[in-house]
Amino acid sequence: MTQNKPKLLIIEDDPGLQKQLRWSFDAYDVVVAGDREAALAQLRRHEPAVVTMDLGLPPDPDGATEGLATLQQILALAPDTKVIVLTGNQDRSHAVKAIALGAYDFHQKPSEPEILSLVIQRAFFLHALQQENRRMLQSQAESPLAGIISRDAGMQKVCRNIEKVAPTSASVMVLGESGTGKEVLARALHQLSPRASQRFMAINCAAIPENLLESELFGYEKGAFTGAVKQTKGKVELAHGGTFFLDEVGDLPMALQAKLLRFLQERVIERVGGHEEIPVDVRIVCATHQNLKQLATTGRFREDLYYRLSEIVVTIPPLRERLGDAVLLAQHFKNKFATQEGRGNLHFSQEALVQIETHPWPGNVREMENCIKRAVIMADGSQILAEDLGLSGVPLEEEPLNLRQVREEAEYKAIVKALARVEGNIVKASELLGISRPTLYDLMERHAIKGSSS
Ligand SMILES: Nc1ncnc2c1ncn2[C@@H]1O[C@H](COP(=O)(O)OP(=O)(O)OP(=O)(O)O)[C@@H](O)[C@H]1O
Repeated sequence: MTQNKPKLLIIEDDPGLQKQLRWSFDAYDVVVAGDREAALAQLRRHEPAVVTMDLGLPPDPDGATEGLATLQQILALAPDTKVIVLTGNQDRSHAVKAIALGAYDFHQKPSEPEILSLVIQRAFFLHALQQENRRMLQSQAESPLAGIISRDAGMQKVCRNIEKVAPTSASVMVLGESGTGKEVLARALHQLSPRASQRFMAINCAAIPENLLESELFGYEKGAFTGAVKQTKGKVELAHGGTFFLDEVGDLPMALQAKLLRFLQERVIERVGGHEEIPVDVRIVCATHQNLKQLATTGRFREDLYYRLSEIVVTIPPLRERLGDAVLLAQHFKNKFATQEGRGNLHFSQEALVQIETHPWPGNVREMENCIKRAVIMADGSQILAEDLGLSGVPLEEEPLNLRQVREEAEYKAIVKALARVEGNIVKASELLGISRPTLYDLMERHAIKGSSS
């Protein structure tokens, strides 16, 4: 039975070694090739996730020209393939060249099967992780929570809660720092609700002057005030049948809080300057970055309104607390803006990725979106460098941490930095960190650090 085993391609021209390697790695569905042509044929046919390759291939068994050319063709055909290069003791420079060309790792001959086996195992693991990432990015585009890119467990939970409350008529309060995606989430909620075919209307209470807010919300009759030349519906009325989103609801002036409360209790509005009560059916979703409960206790926000608005409360975590989201979102925005700007082949340098991972993103996803847009425009050639991000000099936010957290964070950062410094070369990174390769692989797995640049 080989169908369910992962495919491993071994490129080795020595039939004896071929046999030995095949025998050592019977946990995999091994296919073999002795030269470039056969290797490329096997690659096309079997699409292996991992390849081990002797660099000394015919017609250049003592050099690396043929091996390096084969490596380039493999990566051109299947860029995600993890190629582990096998080299002789004296051929370190060839190995370095291979890594620079995109090989995943190298292993010195004569090979030590236990170590090589571990390297292969990790390569399969990383490949699977990358594929999963890609699948997730693709499925996001089709998902009803379409605008929301995240792999963080906290955010996934938020999305599940939104899916649960969407079909109901409960009022939803979305909490979160500025730029975390509160409006995106409100729109997703609307899309998932039975009201999806009707309008989603939004108003930002902090952005509209107090004297205009009432007529924006509830509309006005002709002649209600100077300039009211014709009867105009407000956003609440326009949202009839749909969803009304009140952003920065904490900034709603007291007088309007009373009017909003009345609307929520009686479900009728009165336009400014009008006397008619107009029934309106809307679902209310609101958002704030403020602590409304606290504002309520100090009398700056009506407590009764607070309870009306917050039948369900959903809290979006800030970007710095989401595991793995910074890089995922950066890749998403990079792809989006690179396509828009006609710069198809852009990728981040390792140092840029480190900065993205470690920056505290006080402006959350909005800051990230702007930063990547700028970087796509500023980047020369096919790489986005750390300096293109314009983030340097921003201090990491100080947070109270316990000792374990401090250690974990320091460990994570040290590994990411070491990998960046040696361009993802596992051997050099482990030397730099003073740990063995297996330990480094274990730590990378634990911290979900990917082993190659993207
Ligand atoms: N998870 C996400 N995936 C993709 N894009 C996102 C995500 N979250 C936010 N965005 C994008 O980030 C930007 C800011 O999001 P949004 O306006 O929803 O934030 P907000 O919390 O409502 O901000 P504010 O409090 O300042 O109004 C938008 O352009 C949005 O499309």
